[in-house]
Amino acid sequence: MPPRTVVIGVDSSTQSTKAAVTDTETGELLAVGRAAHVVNGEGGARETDPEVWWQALRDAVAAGLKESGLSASAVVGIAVAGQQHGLVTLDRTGRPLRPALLWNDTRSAPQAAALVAELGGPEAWTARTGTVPVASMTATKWRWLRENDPASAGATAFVRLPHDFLTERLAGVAATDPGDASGTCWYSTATGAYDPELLDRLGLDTSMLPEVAATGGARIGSLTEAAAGALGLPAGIAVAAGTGDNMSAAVGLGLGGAGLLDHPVLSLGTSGTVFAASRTRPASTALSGFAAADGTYLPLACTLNCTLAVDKVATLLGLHRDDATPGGEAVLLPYLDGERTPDLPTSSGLLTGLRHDTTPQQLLGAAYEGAAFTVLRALDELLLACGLDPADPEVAGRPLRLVGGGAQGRTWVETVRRLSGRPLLVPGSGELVALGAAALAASAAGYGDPVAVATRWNAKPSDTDAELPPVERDTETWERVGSVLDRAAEPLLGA
Ligand SMILES: Nc1ncnc2c1ncn2[C@@H]1O[C@H](COP(=O)(O)OP(=O)(O)O)[C@@H](O)[C@H]1O
Ligand SMILES: O=C(CO)[C@@H](O)[C@H](O)COP(=O)(O)O
Repeated sequence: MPPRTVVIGVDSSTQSTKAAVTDTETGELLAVGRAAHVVNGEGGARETDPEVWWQALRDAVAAGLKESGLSASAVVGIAVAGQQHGLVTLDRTGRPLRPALLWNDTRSAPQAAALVAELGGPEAWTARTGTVPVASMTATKWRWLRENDPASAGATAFVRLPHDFLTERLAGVAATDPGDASGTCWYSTATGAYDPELLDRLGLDTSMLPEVAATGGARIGSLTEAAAGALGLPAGIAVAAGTGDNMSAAVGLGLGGAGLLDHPVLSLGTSGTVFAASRTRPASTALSGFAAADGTYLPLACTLNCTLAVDKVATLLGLHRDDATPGGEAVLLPYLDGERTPDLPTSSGLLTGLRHDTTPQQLLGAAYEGAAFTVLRALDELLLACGLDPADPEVAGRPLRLVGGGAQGRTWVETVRRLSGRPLLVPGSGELVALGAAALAASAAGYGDPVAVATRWNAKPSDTDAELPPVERDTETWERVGSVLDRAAEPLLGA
């Protein structure tokens, strides 16, 4: 039998890095190494030193390889999928000039509003880039930096996204992919290239930006001697362009390209995201019209407050995260970080409907309901914007794929099931982003199209995949939470 070969798929997300050591033939996750990140910032600020990500990548790869028991010589490729949108600014030598501004840093909300107005409104941005700038988008962060930290902006030789920064450390090549590039708001999903007029408006130049590879699975180079030494891997193995974390989860699920389309996905992590792979370019101001890793489309909506916000409420109440019961009359909108969907960047959390008999367990349940409602309503808006009626029984009956750390949690699964009334598919592998990155790495190492690779890997259902039939939708809670959000948005939440 030929010796086993593996690829390493890296998920560098907000809270941690995971490195999945994956069998190239079967897709089996042989081991997952992990290392935590530090996120700093008060008020609307959220920053991480990019060197923390690099160190975490090294630690996670070392831990994964050790746990797998394999020799480093078995590794034939590596790819990074990263949290989207973050602004990394580098000097001429490739050293970060300051901590990166993260996707959930809301300080650039005024710059987002100004950019929308300058181009003549949201529709102009949708037509041009696919996406209307909100505080998460990289373009707004770059403008914020120029206005608020001109010394760093002035010293910036190169601008990168989190995954580009790490890929460059691996291969010594400045490269990105259509998926992550589409979250900058200076890349056009209509032309598949950077938009020169927008770059001009922002005071950027293509020489400051990475080349956009055709797909996230393209081999953009080889692991350099320096990176090989730092990671304990063989020099010369394939390095893929990589992509954004949501795009990578889509690849890991086998969505897009020649694979399944229009299957909605809900990711429960620091962010709550909903997305569906599509061959048609979405043109709606109600969603982010991102590209997929292969340049097709990944319409997506994202909330800022999901698992981290609910865990915070559990901590405040002194409860375990699964001690929750349904919220009863209590409504809790856990917008602790401000919110992006709906666009309420200066909002904070809101609690209403308290009674003498309200229990701590109900308050925690209300936090789950508030977070789940927000992302599920975004799913309905996303479906509508894609021309699908969420109330149509055929559309409502399509299983919702549940991924991200929260999908491993009983209360998350029950809350989403009850509020959506949809059948759920919870893949046994909790690490879809890392698995997608592994498929990109395998593609770069010569194993073919990444979606086809992931589809082949997923062909054998795992014992741990869960298919949950629909339960009756809890419309009473749905309407109660929706009515509080609609009435409170303007006076209380800063809309
Ligand atoms: N068993 C579990 N039950 C509920 N939540 C979980 C469980 N395991 C992890 N999580 C949640 O998953 C989150 C991390 O998910 P992940 O998708 O890795 O996040 P990110 O990509 O944002 O770093 C944590 O905030 C944690 O609350
Ligand atoms: O901003 C978005 C999507 O547009 C987020 O989904 C980030 O990509 C961060 O993801 P997680 O750390 O929550 O996985």
